[in-house]
Amino acid sequence: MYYMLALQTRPHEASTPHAAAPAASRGASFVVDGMQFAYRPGKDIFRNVSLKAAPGEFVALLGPSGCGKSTLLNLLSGFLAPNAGVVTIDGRAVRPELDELGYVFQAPNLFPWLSVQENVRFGLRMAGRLGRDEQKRKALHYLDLVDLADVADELPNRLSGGMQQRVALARALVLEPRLLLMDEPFAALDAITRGAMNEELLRLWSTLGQTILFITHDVEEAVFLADRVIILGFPPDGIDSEVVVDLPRPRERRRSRTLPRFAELCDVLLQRIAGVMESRSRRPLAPGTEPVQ
Ligand SMILES: Nc1ncnc2c1ncn2[C@@H]1O[C@H](COP(=O)(O)OP(=O)(O)OP(=O)(O)O)[C@@H](O)[C@H]1O
Repeated sequence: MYYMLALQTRPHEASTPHAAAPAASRGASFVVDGMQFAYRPGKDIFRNVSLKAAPGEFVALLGPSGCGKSTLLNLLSGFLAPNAGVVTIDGRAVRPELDELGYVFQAPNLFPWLSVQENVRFGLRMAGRLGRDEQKRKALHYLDLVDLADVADELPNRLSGGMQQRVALARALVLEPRLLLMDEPFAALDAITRGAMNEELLRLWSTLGQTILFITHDVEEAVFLADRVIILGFPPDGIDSEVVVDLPRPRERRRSRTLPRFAELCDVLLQRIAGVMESRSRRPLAPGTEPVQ
C-alpha cells in the first residue's frame, strides 16, 4: 500500500522539475569547509576542500578509483576526522552516532540468522527507540515502501541480491535519517536490477525528502539520479568540478535516457573524468619512483 502511495505522490519530482529540495524537505544540510585530511602525515588525500548540500538535495560523487570518494563519505559521517577544517550537519559538528545519518553500502551485510523484518528492526532495537510492537510496525512500513512486506518473515538467504539490497535500504530508512550516505549501493547488482533500484530510490526520495550523497563510478547512474554531480580529482586535488543535472523530474529510466540532454550530460562527465585521468598521467612521479632505464 505504501509503495503504491510512493508511486502516486511525488511532491519533490512533480512540483520542482529542476530544483534541489522538495518544499517540505526532511533533509539535512551539510557543509564541508576548508577541510584537509591525510591518513599519513605528508600524504594529503584532501587539501582545503569545501562543499555544501542543501536540504533534500541529491548529490552524486563521481571519480576514478582511488580519488577519495569513500574517504570523503567517511569524513562526512564522522568515522574519520579532518586534520583541519570543519564538517557540519545542519550546523552541528558531525559524529557517526548522529540520528540524522543513515548508510547504505555496496554489500547489504544482513544478519543471516535474523528474519528480514528483524534485520530492518535491528537499528531501532539497538537505539532503544520505541516499544517492540511499534518497532515491528515501523519495520513493516519501510519494508512495504520497498515492496518487500510479503517476505518480512523470510531469512535473507531466501532473497535475491536486489531484494537483499532493498532490505538494506529499508534498514537505513527505518531510522528516518535526514542525510543518507550511499557508497556504491547498487554496484554489485546486474544492470536490470540496478536500473529498477535507481527508480525505486528516486520514488522513495521524492516521498521522504532526505538529502542524499551517492557515490558511483557510473556516469549514467549519476545523471539519472542526481541534482548535481561532483567530480573528484586524484589526491590531493579534491573537487575537480561540478555539473548541475538540469533534467526534468520525475525521471523514468526509459524516458529520461532517451532525452538528448541525458546523453550530453553523460558526455560532459566522461570528458571531465578523462581530464582527471589525463592530469594524473602528466603528473611527475614522486622521487624514488622513476622507472629504471
Ligand atoms: N585506511 C587507509 N589508510 C591509508 N590509505 C588509505 C586508507 N583508505 C584509503 N586510503 C587511500 O586513500 C586514497 C583514496 O581512497 P578511497 O577508498 O577513498 O578512494 P575511492 O575513490 O573511494 O576508491 P574506489 O572507487 O576504488 O572505492 C587511496 O589512495 C587509498 O589508497
